[in-house]
Amino acid sequence: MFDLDGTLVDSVPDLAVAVDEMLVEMGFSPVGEDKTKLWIGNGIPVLVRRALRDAGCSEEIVSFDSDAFTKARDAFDRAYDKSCGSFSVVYPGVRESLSKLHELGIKLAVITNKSERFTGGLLAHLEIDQYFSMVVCGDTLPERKPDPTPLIHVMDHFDVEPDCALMVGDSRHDVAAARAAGVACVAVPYGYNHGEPIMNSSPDGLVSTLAELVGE
Ligand SMILES: O=C(O)COP(=O)(O)O
Ligand SMILES: [Mg+2]
Repeated sequence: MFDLDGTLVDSVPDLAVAVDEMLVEMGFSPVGEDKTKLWIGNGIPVLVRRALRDAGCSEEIVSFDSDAFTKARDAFDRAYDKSCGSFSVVYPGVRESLSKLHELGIKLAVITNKSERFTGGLLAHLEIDQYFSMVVCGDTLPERKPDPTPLIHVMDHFDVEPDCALMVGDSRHDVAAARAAGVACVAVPYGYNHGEPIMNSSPDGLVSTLAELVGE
């Protein structure tokens, strides 16, 4: 079970473009990639909320059902519809490892907190969609990572026990979801973990690239 943003795909350039367009449309200054990177990991609504909070918006405004939040979310979605895939690239080792695991007949799934609206198109655009038998997004189920439900959903679907499954991710939410699902988690150090080293979350293993995961 692979996380997407920060594990398979370096998606921050396109997310930052959309965050900045949203901020400008809402009358705020753009913030760029470095700040956006710190806010990725809990799905798009939370990303938009963190950007608005950083711009000085009150808790009333950043509430998910406020009119201002709805407007900001709509601005983000329109901007990300255009930017998603423009500058995003797969990390080194991703294609080789997915292809090798696929050839070995191992069932592969994506478990991301990114919304469904953007995920399928991005996987197809980067030509890695063919490797995955299942994709669970941040809005596919009522719960998302760090809740274990998406992992349990995938394991139930494939009739796989937790000790025969593996989660591969870049953030503490991947480690927490895996732990709660009783699944081992291997982490990559190059992604977006809110600016913290992923080793702080004590994953079960660490690989510098996904090539290392398949022994390359
Ligand atoms: O959309 C996000 O915030 C993060 O997505 P991820 O779960 O693929 O890292
Ligand atoms: Mg991630």
